[in-house]
Amino acid sequence: MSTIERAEVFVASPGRNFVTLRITTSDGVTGLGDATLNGRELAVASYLRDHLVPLLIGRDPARIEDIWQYLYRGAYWRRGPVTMTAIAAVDVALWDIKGKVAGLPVYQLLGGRSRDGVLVYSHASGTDVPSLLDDVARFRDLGYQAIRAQTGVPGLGGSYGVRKGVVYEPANSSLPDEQPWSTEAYLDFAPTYLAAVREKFGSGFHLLHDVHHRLTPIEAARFGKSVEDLRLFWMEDPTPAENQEAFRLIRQHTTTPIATGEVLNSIWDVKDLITEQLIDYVRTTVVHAGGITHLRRIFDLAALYQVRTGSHGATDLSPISLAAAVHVDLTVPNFGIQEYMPHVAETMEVFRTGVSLANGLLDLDETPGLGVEYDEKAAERFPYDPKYLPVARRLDGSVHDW
Ligand SMILES: O=C(O)C(=O)C[C@H](O)[C@H](O)CO
Repeated sequence: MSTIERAEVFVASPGRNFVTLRITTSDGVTGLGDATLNGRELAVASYLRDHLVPLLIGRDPARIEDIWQYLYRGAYWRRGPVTMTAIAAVDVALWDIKGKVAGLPVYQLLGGRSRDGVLVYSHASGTDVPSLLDDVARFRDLGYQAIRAQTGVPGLGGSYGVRKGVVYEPANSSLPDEQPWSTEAYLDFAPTYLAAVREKFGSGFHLLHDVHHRLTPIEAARFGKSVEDLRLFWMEDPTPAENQEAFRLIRQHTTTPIATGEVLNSIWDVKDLITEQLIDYVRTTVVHAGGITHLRRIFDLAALYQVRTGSHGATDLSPISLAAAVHVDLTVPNFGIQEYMPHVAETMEVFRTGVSLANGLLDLDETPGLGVEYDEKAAERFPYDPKYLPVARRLDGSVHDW
């Protein structure tokens, strides 16, 4: 029987920080998993190195479900982003190994294709409305069929979700950047710039918007109502995701579809949102919600309630996670959309993948496993660079949700 012989954790910063797990079997087969938790990378690296790796050595890598249950239930302390990201890295690496051993891409092991390609949305942003419109035009020209639009709010000196230069990376400083926030200014302004996008580009593409957990339930209800005519694909994270009751109130007031879940980590965290039909899209990801094994369980539950998938896919998910997401997205019956931002050149010097983009759809080649390679030597040129996500403060100085 083949066994797990080695499990190594790499922390590197090729363009941004990534934590990568590589499992090697006694037959010399390797599998890769992403363990990146933006701004808290070393907590997951330690969880893996100090607590999970010793449990893996000598186990049968083919027993993915059993290893998942062993790591989850065996910890006693369940759920949470650190635990679920660490378990996800192990799970994804084991699926990679299973695919390589079978000589098949992972999506074939998951039941094969349900679709020809994976619809993605990209991020258009600007410091003001004209620059946002230019960015939307750029993505339309590139063939994207779905675009998320964000712009700086006047008087606030920028806002979440807005790129600085060509790269979107909110974890940008060695201590958290403190950014001002005014709900009143946002609620006055956001519907007008979304309307400007529809006015200029029409309704022949999907328009998305991220509220980034900034509103109270009644404010979110008002926002959703005020943009109903614009037929958004979704408003994302209108309120902090952990207060599930909030979504019931929003729902009572607006037909604007709701997406949430990028910060949630388990089926238990999204159960009520799904079974009570409080959301339309669930944004849990392969990396922060326990890997392919657990994400599929969440998506199957969602399918029963006509909730579709819309996984998080910002660049703090490494190319391993992006590839794993595409394997899942190609197969699940209730796929909705996949978030996608291209990684920078330095990142792609370290990770090589068979993921391709054409006409706003992602696809994979036929490489067995996940189809991702990690260049350890190249990674050594990019040492870990501690960075924090920002913190938001209301204009009176008090802390707000970022
Ligand atoms: O992609 C999104 O919708 C985000 O909100 C991006 C997050 O801010 C980012 O992934 C945090 O690490």
